[in-house]
Amino acid sequence: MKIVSNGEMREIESIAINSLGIPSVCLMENAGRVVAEHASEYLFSCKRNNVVILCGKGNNGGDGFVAARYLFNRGFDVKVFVVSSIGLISGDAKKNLDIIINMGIYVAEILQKEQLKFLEKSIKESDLVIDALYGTGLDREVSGISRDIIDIVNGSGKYVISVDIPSGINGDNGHVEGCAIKANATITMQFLKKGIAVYPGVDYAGKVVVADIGIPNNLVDNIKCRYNMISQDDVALPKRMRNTHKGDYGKLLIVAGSKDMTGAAALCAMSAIKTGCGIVKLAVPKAIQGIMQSSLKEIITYGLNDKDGAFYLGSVGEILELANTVDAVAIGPGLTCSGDVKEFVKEVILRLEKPLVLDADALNAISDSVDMIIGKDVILTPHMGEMSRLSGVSVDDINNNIYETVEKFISKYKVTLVLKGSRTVIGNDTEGIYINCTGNPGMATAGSGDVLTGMISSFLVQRLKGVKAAIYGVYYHGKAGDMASEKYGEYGLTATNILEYIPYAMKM
Ligand SMILES: NC(=O)C1=CN([C@@H]2O[C@H](COP(=O)(O)OP(=O)(O)OC[C@H]3O[C@@H](n4cnc5c(N)ncnc54)[C@H](O)[C@@H]3O)[C@@H](O)[C@H]2O)[C@@H](O)CC1
Ligand SMILES: [K+]
Repeated sequence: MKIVSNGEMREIESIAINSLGIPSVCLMENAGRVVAEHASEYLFSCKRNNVVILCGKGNNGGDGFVAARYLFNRGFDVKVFVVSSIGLISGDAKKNLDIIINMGIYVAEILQKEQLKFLEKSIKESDLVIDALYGTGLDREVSGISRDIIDIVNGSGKYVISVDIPSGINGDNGHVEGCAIKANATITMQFLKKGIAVYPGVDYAGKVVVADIGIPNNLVDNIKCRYNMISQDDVALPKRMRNTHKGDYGKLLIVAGSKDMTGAAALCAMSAIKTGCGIVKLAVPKAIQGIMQSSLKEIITYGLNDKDGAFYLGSVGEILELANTVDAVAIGPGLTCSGDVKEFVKEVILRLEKPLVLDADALNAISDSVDMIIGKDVILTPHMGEMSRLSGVSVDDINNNIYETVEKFISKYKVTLVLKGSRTVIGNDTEGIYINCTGNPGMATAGSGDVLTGMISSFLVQRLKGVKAAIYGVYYHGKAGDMASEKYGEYGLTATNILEYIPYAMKM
């Protein structure tokens, strides 16, 4: 599903209006009506009646005026507060404002602090607040009286529906511009907006409904839109042919583990095999091969020369030889950062010509020399801390500028990046950016990343490349986690539980 920026939405709207001839006032009508439908549904469900609609001076406010008309016609008690001088409202919004004034619907301007008391009282007596202050036209920090109003709404405990995007959230990047409405639900028009696909915007939007307002969806093809939300259609699994054998489903080499971290290697290898690849070869330090072999029935294990239970430069030759027998190599889970591991990882990456997946300690190993991955066929799977080390950007800044951080990184290093988080962002320079919304907080647990690496690597050897392998892996990892959480709950969920549910997630 495509995700659009403010500018892209304006472009699409302009094509709809100017090239197709859809009157802009019709789009506003559809937007306002769909908001009223959701509002009515909520009010009917709790047998309530009183609605406060907060409208700004732009078209977002215009949608609010239309919603007011429909709700009034359905018998609800509607109060509209315009946070602007009414004389400043123009165009379609003005037409709709005039209509509701003519109909006798309550409309009041809120321009001064003294008027806030009455607004606060009205919100207190209301059952629902509709937020139509700012939409995609927000172009600066929220200040003055709007700030007070947003504070009143957020402190009221009332059910809030935001029109298009919670007012105060930047539609392009999800930033809170000074302050923002905390909505229970957001009815967003025609396409999901970038600002509510990632945090912090996600937190403010509540439940998001993408509403059809009559713009043909294929207009998005006319613009160079690179952002997508992963949907089930993006990760369709091909049916397996009857006459096949394990060699048809790829061979993977996983380089993982050290004497204190055998579990990471085991989880990664088992995830890869459960995700469908034909053969998984697991290279571990010799010191731990015995334990690994006894517990991993479906995996071929190799014990390589080691130093103190970890890989070292002396293990590189064997890895390169093993790599000749596979389609791709995953390096990282449980390697540790001790001894010569860093040098070992760098040497392997430099000399390997296979598609690579780098995770965990392999990412830490290259964080002082990221340039070495330029030109390589690599998927990197950092969490926020690892991304911070790779990019030199603080975790806070990454969280506040997810898109920018990802775009800068992939444009500089020309790799596929999987930036893990509650909304994992995946992308590379040529195939665009994908955001995942499967998964749950229970998956923030040790070993969850090792499972993901196994899954992505497994798809990589099953003839999916770069971004495709990554989105399949991330989506089904989240789905398996969601199914596991239904059984175990979020608190007790472990990486082993995610592993257990991989087959069921993929079967669905
Ligand atoms: N894109 C579409 O196809 C459609 C859009 N519609 C609505 O139109 C909205 C966009 O309308 P507009 O472009 O008029 O923009 P908005 O209604 O979001 O707001 C623009 C107005 O707010 C002012 N403003 C911006 N930031 C401010 C701030 N921080 N403090 C005070 N004032 C501020 C601007 O100067 C401008 O006057 C969408 O979000 C959506 O709700 C719908 O009417 C239907 C169709
Ligand atoms: K809004």
